Amino acid sequence: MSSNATGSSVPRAKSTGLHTGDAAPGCKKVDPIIVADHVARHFGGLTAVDVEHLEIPRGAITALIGPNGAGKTTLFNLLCGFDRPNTGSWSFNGTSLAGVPAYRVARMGMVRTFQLTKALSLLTVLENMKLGATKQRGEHLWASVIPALWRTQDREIEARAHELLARFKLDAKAADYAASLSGGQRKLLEMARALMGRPELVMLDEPMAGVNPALTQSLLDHILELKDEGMTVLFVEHDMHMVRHIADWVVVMAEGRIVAEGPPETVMQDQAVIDAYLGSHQDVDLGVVTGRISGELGEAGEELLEEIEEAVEASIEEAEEENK
Ligand SMILES: Nc1ncnc2c1ncn2[C@@H]1O[C@H](COP(=O)(O)OP(=O)(O)OP(=O)(O)O)[C@@H](O)[C@H]1O
Repeated sequence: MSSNATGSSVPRAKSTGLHTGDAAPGCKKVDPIIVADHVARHFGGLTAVDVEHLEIPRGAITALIGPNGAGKTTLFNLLCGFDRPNTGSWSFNGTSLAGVPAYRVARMGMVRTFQLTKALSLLTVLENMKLGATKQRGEHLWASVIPALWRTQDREIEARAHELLARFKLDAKAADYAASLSGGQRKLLEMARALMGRPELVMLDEPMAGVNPALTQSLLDHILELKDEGMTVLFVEHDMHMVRHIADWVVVMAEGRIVAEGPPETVMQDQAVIDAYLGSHQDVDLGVVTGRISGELGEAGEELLEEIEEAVEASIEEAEEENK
């Protein structure tokens, strides 16, 4: 069962058995919803993303982590059609997404959240929700000329918006400007808006950023609920606490590449490991350090290994103190 250290109201089992073979970068998944091959994105001379092979498991919560500038956001944008790679192929549910624009990707069931921009803050909460509606029948010519169909559709969209706002406890705010929401409420609105089109895969961009501790639990629960409902979740996050507690699978990026993959308890053997890795040792292959990948450790690797051992010892001592 998942740890209840976060005070989670309903403890859930982590999804396991997601991969086949060793949990190594690019490993195969039993039932992948996204498959990417040789996806590279260059900005001038800089290679922001260079992913040889990546599969995202269906029906699970996957965290994409890595130091600043690792290429997480760029990969996110490439996968959902907001940016185009220089090379590579990638698919969703077995359908190639090369050249498919973001709005069509969203209609296919793969939706990402957006931070509320200034312009969207000037709309009401309900208007923001309506903007999240996809697959609108009114967009088809035959439907757009029949007002009755428009009206039915509008009513359906509004009903769905109210249902979601109630679920995210934002119903009392429906008529307020989005600008008046707190940081945490904005995150809830971003998630609620993404659900308007009943997606199969929800991509969350730093869902915990700017959220005050009072709303943290509620946000975590909402994300776990998405999985309960059969959705796949992929999120980029710097908050390791969140990654540890809700992710079933963790993908670590550094310098555009996937450098580690696996369940959180093996990839993030210790908070200190990740802190050290994401800190001053970006040039060291974590896989080599942890012994999962054979290779030369090098001086920086030796240093990191020492730091890890010290940190692990310190955390054991800390745990012993706590348990006294
Ligand atoms: N539009 C762009 N033009 C030029 N360089 C870019 C562009 N977008 C991203 N980059 C560069 O690509 C690299 C990867 O950036 P990206 O934002 O994807 O990293 P990230 O892992 O999401 O970082 P963070 O955690 O800080 O958000 C960085 O060096 C960044 O400066």
